[in-house]
Amino acid sequence: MGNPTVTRPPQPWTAPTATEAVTAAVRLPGSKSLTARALVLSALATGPSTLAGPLRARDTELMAGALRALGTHVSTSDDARWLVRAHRLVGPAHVDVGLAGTVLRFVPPIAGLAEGRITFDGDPQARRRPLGPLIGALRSLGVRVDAPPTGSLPLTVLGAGRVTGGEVVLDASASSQLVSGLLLVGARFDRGLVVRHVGPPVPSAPHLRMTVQMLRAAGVAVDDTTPDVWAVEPGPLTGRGWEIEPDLSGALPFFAAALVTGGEVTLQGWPHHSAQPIEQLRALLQRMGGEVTVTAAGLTVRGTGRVHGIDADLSEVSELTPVLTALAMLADSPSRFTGVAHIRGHETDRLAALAREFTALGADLTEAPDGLEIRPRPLRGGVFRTYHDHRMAHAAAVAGLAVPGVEVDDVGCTSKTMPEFPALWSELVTNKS
Ligand SMILES: O=C(O)C1=C[C@@H](OP(=O)(O)O)[C@@H](O)[C@H](O)C1
Ligand SMILES: C=C(OP(=O)(O)O)C(=O)O
Repeated sequence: MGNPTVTRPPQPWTAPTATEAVTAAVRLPGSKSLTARALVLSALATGPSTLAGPLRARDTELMAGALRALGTHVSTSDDARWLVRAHRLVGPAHVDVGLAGTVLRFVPPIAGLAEGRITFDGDPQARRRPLGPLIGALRSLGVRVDAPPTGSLPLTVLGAGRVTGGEVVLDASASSQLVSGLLLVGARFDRGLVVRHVGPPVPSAPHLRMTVQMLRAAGVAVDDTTPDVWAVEPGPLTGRGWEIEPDLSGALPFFAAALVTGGEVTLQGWPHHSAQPIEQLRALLQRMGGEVTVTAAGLTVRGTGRVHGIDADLSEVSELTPVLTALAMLADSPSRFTGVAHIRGHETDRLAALAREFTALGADLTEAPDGLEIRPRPLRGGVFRTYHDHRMAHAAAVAGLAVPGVEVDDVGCTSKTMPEFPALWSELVTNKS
């Protein structure tokens, strides 16, 4: 079993404070979720595929590396266009998942289709991310998986080169990725796949819709008409050209800057129809005092400088919680966020981490089992620990717009999904973009 990834040295960073309204048109990297899915679907397809505008970041490089390790030809030398040529899936191989939930949940089902022994491990924190229901599902499909009794990394899949398929029942309340990972490969199983979720609600519904939409775009028949049941017909996947949209979750801190400073931020290259949860984001930002418009120039968020507190169930958009918490901290009334118990199993226990680090900056917030309650009051500067979580760094950056002296212990963790974050953020705040 390989050792967990060696950690890089921490990169301390003082979040810049805004002295005037932030007004900018930004071009941001591609979506992590779209890039990960496009890579996986391309590796499972019959013909070659291309990804236009892919995200180059740690999570997607790890996904490309994982698929390469299994025999897929993935060329990432051109930033604008990646090429994928599927190949027979083979082991032995080792997959480093880093801290990427997508690699952790999407690649083990693919390993079941490979011939040979495939080992998986990642960062120390990845060993704490929920995986047990996926291991159970794969075993019930006849895939041989060796894993600790905790149902987590490190993992070995002894791939037989084919999976019969059929129906699996699992509790995916800990992560929608447990379902997405199975659905993405299901068409390559001899009899296809039916996934049935039993348990508390599956979070992040828009990510499940994204999975279904992209499967259909690859020529796969998926029936998702029954709640909590997804049926994938067996059949070939078509190689194709994937257009990767800018990452909406990664854009949130930039939009938040418009709200906090009373400015205007346009995300360039926003598509007319998106697979990402734009309507949920629009509603949240509007309720918090912003105005969201989509024009030919892109997706624009305008703020007044006043942020309003809200009561919101964030289960559909849970990865937005850290930055929304920072916004709520700077609001003119209290906020309550619910429906996100599962983010305790994200890169870190986000509810505990947000409560601890914002309290250290003088905030008044309470951690609930499934969310946070935030009562705004003036904050002070201080050290803000990220726990290797990119979205903790984004949250600190947003708070730092209004609070001088927010010292992020390691902004390098933003390389998970946006290595250029510190540079783009400094440009934004100094109005040089
Ligand atoms: O499938 C995906 O690309 C994702 C699904 C969501 O996971 P959870 O359902 O675990 O929240 C989301 O939070 C994550 O950032 C990306
Ligand atoms: C939860 C997240 O990531 P992952 O894909 O690693 O689950 C996230 O990006 O907020």
